[in-house]
Amino acid sequence: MTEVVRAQGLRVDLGGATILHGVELAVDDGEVVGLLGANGSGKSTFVRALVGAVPSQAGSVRLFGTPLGRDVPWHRIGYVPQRVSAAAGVPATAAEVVTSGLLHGRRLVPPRGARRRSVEALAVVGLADVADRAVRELSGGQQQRVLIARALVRRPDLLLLDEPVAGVDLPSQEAFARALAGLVAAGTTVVVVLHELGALQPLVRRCVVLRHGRVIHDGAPPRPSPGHDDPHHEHVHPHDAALADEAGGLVPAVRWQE
Ligand SMILES: Nc1ncnc2c1ncn2[C@@H]1O[C@H](COP(=O)(O)OP(=O)(O)OP(=O)(O)O)[C@@H](O)[C@H]1O
Repeated sequence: MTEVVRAQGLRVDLGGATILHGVELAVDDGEVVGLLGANGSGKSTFVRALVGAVPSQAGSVRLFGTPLGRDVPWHRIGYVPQRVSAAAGVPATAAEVVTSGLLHGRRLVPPRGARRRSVEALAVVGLADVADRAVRELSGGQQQRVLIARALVRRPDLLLLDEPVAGVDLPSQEAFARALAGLVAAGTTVVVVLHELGALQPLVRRCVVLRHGRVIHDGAPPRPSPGHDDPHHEHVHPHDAALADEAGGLVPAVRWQE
């Protein structure tokens, strides 16, 4: 087994506070790991630290065996940040934003067939028909799907996804789950921050749970409470810290089997 992600003793301080306290994670080639935890437990900070988007104060990260830095094969990695606008004031079309996913430090010009690949990636997330629309005209959920397509178009060997389907409607979540299943079957390694397993449940075999910046569980996925895996179940939970604590740091109503 090749280790694709390796975080050792990772400590991250932000705004004068320690957010991650020596987090450890090793992910082997082809694994699908769900990263769970209550709001503010440090999931996004961890994923951002994995791609070097926030600096660490101690510990180390290796991706594909290479310490974070220029030598990491970034073209093999797709990263979907937590819900951000895909537009960011740029007057680009959806297809152009997706095509930017084919560029990286050593490739500043789109490869041959980039347009076709971009439209195919948009089709995977159900957006082929808006390929030539300006992203700023798209809804927030559609913009999120454009960012997913931008990560998929690389045909990455490692996908790091931060709540990729938050705010995305159920049919699109299911389409995304199918696309992800295809990538996983082809050997892609996935680390995905999730609020709940939802449509990705069949794919996620291992879950890492963070609580106050520490790993408190690494193993079998939490078992959803009855009715929770029903696709028509309304996923509405109180985001009360006390309740989250009661649920062992998970969002309320989701627990794992001890
Ligand atoms: N740039 C920053 N400066 C200061 N504090 C920050 C910064 N970014 C995050 N934090 C703090 O770090 C903690 C963890 O935030 P993070 O976004 O990693 O949590 P999360 O588990 O992803 O939460 P959520 O589920 O709400 O997205 C929070 O207390 C947050 O306020």
